[in-house]
Amino acid sequence: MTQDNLPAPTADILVRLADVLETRRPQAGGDSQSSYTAKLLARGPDAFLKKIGEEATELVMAAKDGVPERIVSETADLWFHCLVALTHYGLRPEDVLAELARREGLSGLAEKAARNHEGADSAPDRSA
Ligand SMILES: N=c1c2ncn([C@@H]3O[C@H](COP(=O)(O)OP(=O)(O)OP(=O)(O)O)[C@@H](O)[C@H]3O)c2ncn1[C@@H]1O[C@H](COP(=O)(O)O)[C@@H](O)[C@H]1O
Repeated sequence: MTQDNLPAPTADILVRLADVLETRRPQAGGDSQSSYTAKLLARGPDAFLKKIGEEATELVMAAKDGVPERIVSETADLWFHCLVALTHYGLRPEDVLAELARREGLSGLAEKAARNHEGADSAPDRSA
């Protein structure tokens, strides 16, 4: 429960938000006059990819300052703009959640070691 005694939001919010963002696509008739998302999508990848870079930088600065409310706010901005990018490319938050689920329980260190081992197996023999 949250402070207001409401149920804590879950990943469902990502799915609902993505449904809204799909309606903002130019092909869906998104209106740049009334919707920030529609304006961003109409401007194309350079616009929303630039925003992702900016929001990531702002998150880094917030984290460096260590202010929890700003870290949460900047992370929300970053997630939102990533969802805009996913929408443009015809992808869904469910795709990302499935990838995270696929990785669940797989140690990042073990995965990296396996990756490096595969690379060593296929690398040309330079010992001669
Ligand atoms: N979650 C968000 C959300 N998070 C951030 N933003 C907007 O992202 C923008 C970028 O943030 P910045 O801090 O960089 O602000 P800025 O300097 O004014 O931005 P720029 O002019 O540089 O682009 C701001 O205008 C925020 O309002 C969002 N805009 C919309 N949503 C969600 O998307 C839904 C659809 O929004 P519209 O498409 O605008 O109707 C909304 O109902 C919300 O649920």
